[in-house]
Amino acid sequence: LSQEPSLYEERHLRYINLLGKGNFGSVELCRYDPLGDNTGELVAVKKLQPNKQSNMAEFQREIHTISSLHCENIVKYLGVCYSMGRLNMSLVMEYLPNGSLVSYLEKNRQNVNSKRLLLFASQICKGMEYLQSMRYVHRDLAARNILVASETLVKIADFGLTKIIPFDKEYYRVTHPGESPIFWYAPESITEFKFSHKSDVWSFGIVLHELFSYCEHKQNPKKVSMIGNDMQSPSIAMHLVNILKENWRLPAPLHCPPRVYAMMLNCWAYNSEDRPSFSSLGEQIKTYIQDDRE
Ligand SMILES: C[C@H](Nc1nc(-c2c[nH]c3ncc(Cl)cc23)ncc1F)C(=O)NCC(F)(F)F
Repeated sequence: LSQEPSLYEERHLRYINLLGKGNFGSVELCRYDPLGDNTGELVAVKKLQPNKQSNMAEFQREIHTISSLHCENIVKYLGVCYSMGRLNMSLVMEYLPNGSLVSYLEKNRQNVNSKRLLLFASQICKGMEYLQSMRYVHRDLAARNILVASETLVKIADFGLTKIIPFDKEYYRVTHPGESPIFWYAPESITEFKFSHKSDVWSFGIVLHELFSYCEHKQNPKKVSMIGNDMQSPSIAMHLVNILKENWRLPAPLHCPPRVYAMMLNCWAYNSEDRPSFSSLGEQIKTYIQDDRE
């Protein structure tokens, strides 16, 4: 197979439709069609919102991040496309037609059993283990940011908030409140804006809950109640941290195997150092897949 060009010419990128809005850019489905005969490949193109120069530096960091990642459980970087001279640039990635885990689980709920949910969970673990080995914290791990490549393969996507942990520290501290809904945030990320591999593990626990509730909002009392009022308001954030301190946690999803719920609770240990690592979670899930009776 020919090596993909890492430089895409704008004139050959044919817009098809908008796929969705990310942290500070939107992702469009395009066909890269240099021959002009519709035989070109479909690609997902992330564009920076125009005139948000401040984000240009962030966007270039995102491009640098994703272009350095080579893992089957991470969405593939294909290249960049410059427009308006070099003023604007877009990130070109592989296009996965099945879309995000949220839409896939809602649509295919009937024929996805717990064995397959565990397979997806183990692949997300693999991707996160790889990310950790590169000293990256994702900071926005959620089912909405997982893509479905096939019925037996999922990939982590959207590295807009990903940061590198400094070599002399165990965490990354941001200077402002987080951008993504606090529902996925570990307590220390809400109260101290601290992000680490262990806060990614907390978010992984939430993703496990999303998987085993097939991303149904009805099953996530906290998520539903937060949709109404302003999700990022400090009072909501402090309320959430307080009930977490009093050991409230999300209830087990319907029909969720008890040992999977136990794993979620381990990821939601209030103190970050009490949470498991992605490698131990991966091992645990692997044994569950082997002896899964379903
Ligand atoms: C902002 C963009 N939103 C969306 N993307 C896609 C999508 C389908 N197929 C895709 N193939 C490659 C990419 Cl990069 C995205 C899509 N579908 C619906 C969306 F709302 C996004 O990146 N979301 C994160 C994640 F990719 F994990 F879904």
